[in-house]
Amino acid sequence: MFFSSSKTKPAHPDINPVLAEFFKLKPEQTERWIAAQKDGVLINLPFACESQLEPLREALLKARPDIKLTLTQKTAFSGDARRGLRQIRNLVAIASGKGGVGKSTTTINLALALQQEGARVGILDADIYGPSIPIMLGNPDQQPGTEDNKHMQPLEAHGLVANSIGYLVPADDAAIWRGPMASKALQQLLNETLWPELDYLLIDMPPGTGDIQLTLAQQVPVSGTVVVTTPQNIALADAQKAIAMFNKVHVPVLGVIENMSYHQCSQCGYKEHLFAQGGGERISKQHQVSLLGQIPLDIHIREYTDLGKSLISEQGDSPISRAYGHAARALAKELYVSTLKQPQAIDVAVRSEE
Ligand SMILES: Nc1ncnc2c1ncn2[C@@H]1O[C@H](COP(=O)(O)OP(=O)(O)OP(=O)(O)O)[C@@H](O)[C@H]1O
Repeated sequence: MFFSSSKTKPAHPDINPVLAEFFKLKPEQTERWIAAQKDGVLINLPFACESQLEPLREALLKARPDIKLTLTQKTAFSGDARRGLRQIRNLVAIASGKGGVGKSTTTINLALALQQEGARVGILDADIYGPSIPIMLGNPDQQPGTEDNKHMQPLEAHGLVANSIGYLVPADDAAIWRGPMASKALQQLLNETLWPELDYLLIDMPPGTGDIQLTLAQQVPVSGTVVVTTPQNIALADAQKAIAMFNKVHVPVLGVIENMSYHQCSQCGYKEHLFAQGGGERISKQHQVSLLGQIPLDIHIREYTDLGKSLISEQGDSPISRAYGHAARALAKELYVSTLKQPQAIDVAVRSEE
């Protein structure tokens, strides 16, 4: 019947509510992930969360022990499908209002954590005036190769690909560039790097909310941004400015990461809130965005990044790696939810085998 007064029957009534509840999403946000197969059900998870496949399988089998389940994870494409760079499924800016709050450290560790969740990840170091990604990846003396003198091969480290102005020009040269030159350099890094197929490209933005940041936010077709802050009032005030700037240029703010949230004594376990407490939560509530994660101030984080090593692959089970893993999954989920609002861009539906 064409016009019917009865409500549409929910799809997969015994599977979808479990799936939605597991990811704390609405059933209408998850039902497209499910497809009937000849002898069971196929579910594709459209964002990086590979560590959740087994716990999810257990939850689903509790509800339907009789069913044959196939679970896969393939990251959805977000953003404006008309933009270039189609090989990059999601472009995410990592920003901060204030310098020195740990934006680059957070970028690297989020990238590594997303990779642990099954994603192919790249980093574009857009912090033209203080590029620290090369040191943090342990390859500051390398340079991207080129075959045609126009395009660059990104460098590889710890399974990530990256490009940075730090690989290309001496730090003192870039430090005196004016705004337009800095913006142009970023455009070139983005468009002239031969990025492979990536699920996520994280862009480490320069700190602040001046003209350069505004221009970058407008010129680079990012699908969303994450604002890094410490819980300290002066950092929070600047983080608010960053959120306001992204709102102004209609770049979705996916959430806030509170870095240096607390320090836990390695001897007695006492937790101290060196930079105050609860600030990240406060601005998240105020701006109605998620608090994606709270990362402690910890000597290992500093040591590993100073040495260009990957804490997350070497100490995958540590509380710090778990905190980054939690933040990375929260970011991937928020990005997915945010891009559901742009129906032209997203392609997540799995096909039934019929
Ligand atoms: N959670 C943390 N625990 C311990 N040290 C940290 C943590 N986060 C960052 N750091 C250290 O703080 C310093 C600044 O970090 P980082 O360079 O990531 O900041 P930033 O916000 O990117 O700075 P910039 O203003 O240059 O962009 C670095 O020495 C880094 O190792």
